[in-house]
Amino acid sequence: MKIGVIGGGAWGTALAQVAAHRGEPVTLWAREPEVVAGINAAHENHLFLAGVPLSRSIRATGDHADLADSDALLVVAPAQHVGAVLSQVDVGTRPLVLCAKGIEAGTRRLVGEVARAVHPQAPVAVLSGPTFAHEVAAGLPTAVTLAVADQALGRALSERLAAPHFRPYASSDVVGAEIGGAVKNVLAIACGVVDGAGLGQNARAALIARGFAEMTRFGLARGARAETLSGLSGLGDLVLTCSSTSSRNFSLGVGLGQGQAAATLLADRRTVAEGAFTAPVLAEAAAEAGVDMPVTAAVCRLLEGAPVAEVIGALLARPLRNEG
Ligand SMILES: NC(=O)c1ccc[n+]([C@@H]2O[C@H](COP(=O)([O-])OP(=O)(O)OC[C@H]3O[C@@H](n4cnc5c(N)ncnc54)[C@H](O)[C@@H]3O)[C@@H](O)[C@H]2O)c1
Ligand SMILES: O=P(O)(O)OC[C@H](O)CO
Repeated sequence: MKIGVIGGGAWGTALAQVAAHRGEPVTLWAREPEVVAGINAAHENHLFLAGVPLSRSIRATGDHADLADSDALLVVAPAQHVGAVLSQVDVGTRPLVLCAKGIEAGTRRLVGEVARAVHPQAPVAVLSGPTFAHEVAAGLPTAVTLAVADQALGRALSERLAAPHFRPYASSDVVGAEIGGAVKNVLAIACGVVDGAGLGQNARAALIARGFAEMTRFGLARGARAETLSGLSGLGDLVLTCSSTSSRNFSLGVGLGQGQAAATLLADRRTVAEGAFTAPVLAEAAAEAGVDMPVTAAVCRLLEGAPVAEVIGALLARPLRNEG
């Protein structure tokens, strides 16, 4: 199975490296000409994954037509751009493995819904889990959820993408895998705020647990399975991104917690902090589904510029309630 990768950011590049680990040819489409040139000439993505020597069997291109001989396509553009990027690729009936984490602003669609609308003939899989790109690219052990309705396709994709350090776990819960990845980015911003505002380890642990309750409520309302939400793509990724400044979302939260404005923190950044885009649309989707998501609502207020002390105070002052 020849793999094509759509998106030459840190994660697309790390996944191309995984797919090429036995020297198999991999085609990587990147938007930035300098990324294409750097990978082909120096076998390095200087812009998004600097310092990682890439396999010589990865060929980068800026031409979508070069993806024509790939049997499966990994989609690794940021969630807000997946629709536009996919509409430029002739996909046909080839499987799309969605690796972006987010919900589309305006339409409130999960990335899988976006992909199915653009390419209704293509089977849709989701690859998600606790995966810092630089660790995967460095060959450190990593496990992910690979969710797809068709079990035979799931097996084929898992076998093709598995590597000694990269272990996919099969699932048929595509929606569950998507929701975990999208929601954890918003909760990671909240955990970063706790860190930036110096609120302590107890508060961070409480936020992870109550955030997970929030993710579970929303996921179940949207048809996700509880076992997926408590697995790698849900709780696993939540724990990772709520614990480390390696997370762009957590780091954004740290800045907000220190009192910096979201606009300043997001201005001119080349890398993507998906939670900033997902938070408002997740709050809308939660309201639509009648699901209470107080942490998500608090993140939205902080992104809009509300003072940290006021937002934290309001979160803690809500009426007491049962845990379950
Ligand atoms: N980096 C990680 O560790 C990691 C791990 C798992 C999942 N993801 C997810 O993968 C997705 C891609 O993130 P990344 O980390 O590879 O990106 P990145 O932050 O490294 O790079 C930004 C990417 O956005 C693209 N981009 C910017 N503007 C665009 C536009 N207008 N249209 C299309 N593309 C545009 C750039 O070409 C580049 O590929 C995100 O949804 C992210 O949540 C990232
Ligand atoms: O850097 P972040 O916050 O986008 O997180 C990267 C991955 O999603 C971690 O699994």
